[in-house]
Amino acid sequence: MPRTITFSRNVFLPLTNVCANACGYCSFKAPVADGCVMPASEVLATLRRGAAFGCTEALFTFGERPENEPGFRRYIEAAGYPDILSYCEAMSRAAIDLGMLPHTNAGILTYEELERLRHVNASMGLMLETTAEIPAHRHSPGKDPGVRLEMMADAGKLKIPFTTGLLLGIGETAADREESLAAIRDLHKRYGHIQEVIIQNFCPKEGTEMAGVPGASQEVIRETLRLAAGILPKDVSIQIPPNLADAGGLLSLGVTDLGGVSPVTIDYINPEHPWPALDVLAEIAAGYDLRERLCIYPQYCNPEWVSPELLPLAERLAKRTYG
Ligand SMILES: O=c1nc2n(C[C@H](O)[C@H](O)[C@H](O)CO)c3cc(O)ccc3cc-2c(=O)[nH]1
Ligand SMILES: C[C@H]1O[C@@H](n2cnc3c(N)ncnc32)[C@H](O)[C@@H]1O
Ligand code: MET
Ligand code: SF4
Repeated sequence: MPRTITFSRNVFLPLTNVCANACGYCSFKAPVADGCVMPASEVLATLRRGAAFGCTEALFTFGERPENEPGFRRYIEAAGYPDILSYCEAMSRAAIDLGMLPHTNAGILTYEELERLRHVNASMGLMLETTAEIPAHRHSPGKDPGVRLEMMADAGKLKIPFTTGLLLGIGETAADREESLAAIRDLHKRYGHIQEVIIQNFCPKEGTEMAGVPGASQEVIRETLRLAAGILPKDVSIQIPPNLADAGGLLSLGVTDLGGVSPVTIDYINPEHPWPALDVLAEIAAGYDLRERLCIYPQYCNPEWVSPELLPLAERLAKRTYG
């Protein structure tokens, strides 16, 4: 029997590019300016297209704490919401109404903010990136490893099915990668909420501080996947983005998932790397049993982990997807 490899069919909704951090590797962040909030009409149109293409996940990923950037309030208020979290809540409800499960990565949120979003999100995410203190994060208070681990613990206390991961090649050492994976394992041992760990390679972006730094080598990716397979508990999925690395050559190293893939939207964080079409994905996973999954893994599709507002949809989709 070939081993199963999963992926999620999603639409990517970058509600805003405005961000209070300034990571040395990021080209997603943009200044406060006209158009810095994705209009609701565009969100709704994208959601509708996603629904038509059979997408089950609405991935809301955006800049962290945009309200801390001078002038942002005016734009979010003009869109009809007091803050980005209220906007995300409303758009999550719209996704649910169209039959898609919301998954949000908004950067750092407080316990109370996580609790608010939990009502309308099937799962949430935050990349740990690394437990190391690195120059690329010196203008990003939200990338302090202590702050990130604390938010992930809060998500555990709130029983939110959670996605995290490592960003490779941003100035961390091999020992840092091992420490980062061990920290994720410890969180999961305590709370049981880590459903998947993304092993993502940094891709240099023109115009950023790290433009001249080469991306993580295939050898570093392979070494980290071996470490992950050894350190992470077996019930935690190991994800590799199929548009960033030579995923096909890495699957044999314990990879179990190819992450979110969209037939509708681009990867707004790595726009120069298009998603493979679904038939190309099948080629990447040749020799494996490629299957679609939801943003919430089957072991979490129950009232302990899913809010009452989402449970009927989650159960209906789970029945169809997981059998
Ligand atoms: O929960 C997350 N999902 C991230 N995803 C989404 C992920 O692939 C899936 O949506 C999740 O596995 C949930 O199904 C990304 C997708 C990209 O194209 C690029 C970057 C990311 C980064 C994250 C992330 O930081 N957190
Ligand atoms: C949403 C996630 O996207 C990742 N991210 C941000 N910038 C880059 C880049 N240049 N290359 C690859 N991944 C990146 C970070 O890990 C962040 O947490
Ligand atoms: N800003 C958030 C973070 O880095 C999520 C998106 S990154 C483009 O954690
Ligand atoms: S990676 Fe996320 S936190 Fe860092 S600057 Fe980009 S949008 Fe902001």
